[in-house]
Formats: sequence, C-alpha cells, structure tokens
Amino acid sequence: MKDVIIACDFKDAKTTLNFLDQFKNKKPFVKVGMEIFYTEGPSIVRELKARGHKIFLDLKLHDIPNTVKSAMQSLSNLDPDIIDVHAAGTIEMMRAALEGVTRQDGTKPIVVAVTQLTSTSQDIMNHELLIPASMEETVLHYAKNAQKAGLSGIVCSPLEAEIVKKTIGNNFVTITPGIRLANAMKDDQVRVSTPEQAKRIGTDFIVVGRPITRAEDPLAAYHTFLNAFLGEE
Ligand SMILES: O=C(O)c1cc(=O)[nH]c(=O)n1[C@@H]1O[C@H](COP(=O)(O)O)[C@@H](O)[C@H]1O
Repeated sequence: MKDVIIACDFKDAKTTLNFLDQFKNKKPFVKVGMEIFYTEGPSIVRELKARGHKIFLDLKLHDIPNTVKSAMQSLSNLDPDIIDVHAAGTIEMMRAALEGVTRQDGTKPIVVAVTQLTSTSQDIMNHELLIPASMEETVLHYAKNAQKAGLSGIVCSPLEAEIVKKTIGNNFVTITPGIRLANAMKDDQVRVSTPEQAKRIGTDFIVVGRPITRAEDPLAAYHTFLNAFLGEE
C-alpha cells in the first residue's frame, strides 16, 4: 500500500494531462489540490480517475461540522481514494466529515487530517500561532483527535511520523509531504526529509511535487523517489 504520490500542482487540466502523458502506461498515484481543483473543478478528478490514476483529493476542509459534512457528501461522488480535512477543526467536525464522505455502499475513502503544515517551523507555531508545545506534541495531539473521530490517519512530516506510529499504532496512516533529495532546494518547505528517511521511519505515503513536476526529466525524477522510498522500480 506504500506509494509515492505526485502533487499535480498545475494551473489547468491541459498542463496536468500533458505532464501525466509522459508516464505512458504507468499511472502514478496523484494528488489533486487547491490550485488545479479551483480552476477545473470536479471534472479533473473524473478525468484522472477515468485514466486509471488513484487520487488524493487534498482540499483541507475546515468549517462548521454541518458544512464540512455536506461538502464531503458532494466530494464523495468523485470517488477519491484519499481525502483530507484540517485537524485544526474539532473532533465533531472530523466525525461529520467521515459521515458525509460515506459512499452509497457504506464504504469510505481513506480520510486523513492535515496537522501542522510542513512549511511551518516550531518557532512560527509557538510565537505566531501561539501554540506553546513542541512540534511532535502538537502533531501527536492532532493525530489523537483524528483517531478519536475515527479517521484513518494524518498528514504530517516524516519527522513526527515515527512518534505518531509508535503511539497510535502502525495501521494509523501517515502521509508525508516536505520530501526532498539530500542537498536539494527546500522551496517554501521547512520540515523536510529525504525519501530514504521517510522509508526508514515507515511512513505510508510520501507526497512529492516540485522535485518531480519541475524536474528536467520528470519520469526519471519519479523513479528516483520511487526507488529511494520503496526500494524497487
Ligand atoms: O496536505 C498536503 O498535501 C500538504 C500538507 C503539508 O503539510 N505540506 C505540504 O506541502 N502539503 C502539500 O504537498 C505538496 C508538496 O509539494 P512540494 O513542496 O512541491 O513537494 C503541495 O501540494 C502541498 O500542498
């Protein structure tokens, strides 16, 4: 079940589909986030599903429970494989999300909660967001809230994934962005890890965007991350 998820942070469907055409018969697990979804809407998810991709629909829902439940009902029609809400919402909100996303046959996608963004440092969290705890404690606390709500897991950096797995259990899914090869540019990411570190820690999915989408040879870059994380082609 472990995999590399490519963050398709593109402006429009044409660019996204042209990018994915390079992968030919290989159908990578892809993330549809705010950038492309706010331009193209549900049709891009339908198109990618029809082409055989698994989808992480990353819209980080955060609102009152009733609104989140209704929005999740709408999104469940797109049949995403993974979908997220923001853990800064309450446990009640996360429970409502889970209820809303239930498919007609009673099954659900993997629902996860985004904890502290990988672009946030502990210093910013402590002094700007006024959360007076360590990054590990904060992420673990959000993870426990997500577990209480019945969610399958969280989004965090690999740096916190280890304590989350040890405390909550190995089946609790960790999806980890902020992945860079050693000595590569961090862009706006702060809590970064290499795919090798993520593999050692035992995260379930790594999310990789710009290091693949902006690479000179995206297919080769994808295989580099795949090999480093899964140890196979
Ligand atoms: O929810 C996410 O996917 C997410 C959470 C987080 O804490 N950090 C984070 O970077 N992401 C997403 O993961 C992707 C990372 O992209 P790159 O920094 O280009 O590899 C982006 O699409 C972000 O929206």
